[in-house]
Amino acid sequence: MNAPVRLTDTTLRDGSHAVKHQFTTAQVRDVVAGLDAAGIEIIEVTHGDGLPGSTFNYGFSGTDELSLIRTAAETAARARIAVLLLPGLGTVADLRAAHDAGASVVRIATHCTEADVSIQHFGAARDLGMETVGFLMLSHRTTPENLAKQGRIMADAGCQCVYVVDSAGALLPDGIADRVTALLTELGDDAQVGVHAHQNLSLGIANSIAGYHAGARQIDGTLCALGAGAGNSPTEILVTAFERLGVPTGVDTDAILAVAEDVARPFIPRLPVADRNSIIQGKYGVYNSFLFHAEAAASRYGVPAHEILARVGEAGYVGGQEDMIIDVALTIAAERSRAVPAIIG
Ligand SMILES: CC[C@H](O)CC(=O)C(=O)O
Ligand SMILES: [Mn+2]
Repeated sequence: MNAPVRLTDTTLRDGSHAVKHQFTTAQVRDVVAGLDAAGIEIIEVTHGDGLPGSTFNYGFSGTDELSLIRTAAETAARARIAVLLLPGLGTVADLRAAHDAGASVVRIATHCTEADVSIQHFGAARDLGMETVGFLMLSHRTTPENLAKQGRIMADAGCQCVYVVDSAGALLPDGIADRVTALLTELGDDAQVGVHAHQNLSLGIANSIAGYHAGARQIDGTLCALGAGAGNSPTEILVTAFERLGVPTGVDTDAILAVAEDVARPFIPRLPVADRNSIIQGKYGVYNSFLFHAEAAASRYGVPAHEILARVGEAGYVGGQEDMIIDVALTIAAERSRAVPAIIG
């Protein structure tokens, strides 16, 4: 008998990026009801950038996220509701408000080398009796050994599962497996290890399976891949692939296929796709939630989004540095305007 894997569906959080944070209460109710009935245990519901992401910088939510969290918690009969929190944007007060609204799992996300900023949030979450997950974002940016040291900081602070988060869809299966192995070697029985994969190089499922074989026991997905950049590992394919592997997920395959096809797909305005922009994100390791910011800057300043994204990747900007996308776009526009006379002359 293979070890079971627990799937967390983050359609209503990572997918928020792909709908520009415009989820409605009715959509949340329908998606949660479907996921819950299919057997998904953990459903994440938050603004795409975490609590309280609804801001000028990250994009305003169509519906207040605490209302969405409350709706999700009231709808789910068995599933538990998770929220995402990035320390610095979200505070302990935001965590308490989400807990009051019905969230019982928190996923605390930091850049892969900055786990120490999460310490007080893990402590507060455990004091509230919440289950805790640590998200080491842009995990490709550091070595497996360093990632493991960051995981140790999170586990010592009260984190119960440390995730390899491939925020740019930049990792190949060996890169995922090496990071999962390093984390498990460091953490032993102190915490589980999870994988959150993106589709920029069309490797979300392969990377998730590689992570499972290396020992990851929590894996993320979204319905129809709805998520930032090229989207996430599709939950319905994770369920089907793990069924083929003989790995128990506790999720009914026919039911999850129906939720993806009949509930999620009709309201998705633009299905995530591995197009030039998002493949460039995978190639240069660019944070996936930068995609729409780069596309907006591209049309505003008349420069190609893929060039902006490549420069952003070379510069190594991380989440929270969205303003630098504008800076890069302006730099490219200035270079181009200086280049024109030289070409004509
Ligand atoms: C802004 C948080 C980010 O979207 C978290 C995540 O899903 C990732 O880094 O992939
Ligand atoms: Mn993501």
